[in-house]
Amino acid sequence: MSLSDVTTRDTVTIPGPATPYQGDIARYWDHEARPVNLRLGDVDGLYHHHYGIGDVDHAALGEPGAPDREERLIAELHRLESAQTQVLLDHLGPVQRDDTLVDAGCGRGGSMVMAHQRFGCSVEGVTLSVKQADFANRRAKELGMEDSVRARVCNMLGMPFATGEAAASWNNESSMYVDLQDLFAEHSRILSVGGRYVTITGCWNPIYGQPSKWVSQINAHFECNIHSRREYLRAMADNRLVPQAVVDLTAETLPYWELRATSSLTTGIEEAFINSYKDGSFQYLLIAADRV
Ligand SMILES: C[S@@+](CC[C@H](N)C(=O)[O-])C[C@H]1O[C@@H](n2cnc3c(N)ncnc32)[C@H](O)[C@@H]1O
Ligand SMILES: CC(C)=CCC/C(C)=C/COP(=O)(O)OP(=O)(O)O
Ligand SMILES: [Mg+2]
Repeated sequence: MSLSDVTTRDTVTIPGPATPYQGDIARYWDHEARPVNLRLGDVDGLYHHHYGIGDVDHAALGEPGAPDREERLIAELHRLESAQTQVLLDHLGPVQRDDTLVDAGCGRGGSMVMAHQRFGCSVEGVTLSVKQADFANRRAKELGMEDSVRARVCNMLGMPFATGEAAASWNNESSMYVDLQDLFAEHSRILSVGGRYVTITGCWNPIYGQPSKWVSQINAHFECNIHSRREYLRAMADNRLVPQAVVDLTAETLPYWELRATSSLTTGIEEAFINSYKDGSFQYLLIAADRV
């Protein structure tokens, strides 16, 4: 039995998908089992559904034809994905042990585990997928973190948190599934005044004019709707979220994609990411904002 087949008793489902589209997305993630995600997660038990940043450690990859080359390459891709999470967590600001953090669109929970390991605080996640929430809760239990790390099946546009309850919240590659005005209104509601919101996301670049064919290909591949950079900044401004840092991570994510394209775990979407990052139509962005 694989971890993804395990149903824990603790997973709470708050019914149900608000729209037919959300039902599609719930089904998509309930059925997702790509080796590029599971084999990377198996390296150390942190399961991510986001991409990597940072320079490739070529020494760690060993010799090109060596028998353990693929294993090393998988470990290196995973290291870059975890490095991405650490950069997101770096931007949360000071976090106290009695704070509550919220991971909106938490996937299999890798970022939640890393946040708890780093800050010792409670981390609450929401995802549309029962399978993902079960998986995340199972991992939290295995790690003895079940009192502090919890995933629930819930729409991030109506989260089960009181007004002002969260010291910080984030979207790690999950904001392209929702309307940004609705999303930031909800983060603004759950965050305390002075709280911090962070997103890492792919967005289309207004300088290009419109979404390029590569961006459209990424949308079709994942059934998502990538927003423009301008839309992020506008929707934040409209919802009391004031950017403190806007970091273009495009150059830092390209090595991950170029390495991934040489692996046995390609999914066919590598060319679209590489070409759109290179032609300037698409950007990998971190935005950290204060709730004012
Ligand atoms: C690409 S995965 C990112 C997972 C996670 N943030 C990570 O970094 O590993 C996108 C996630 O967004 C979630 N999602 C999409 N729309 C959502 C919604 N309306 N409410 C809650 N979760 C949603 C999906 O269920 C999935 O877990
Ligand atoms: C930056 C953008 C536009 C992201 C879209 C959201 C998404 C699907 C992220 C990665 O998930 P994954 O880890 O399941 O994807 P893959 O299987 O390609 O690794
Ligand atoms: Mg992945």
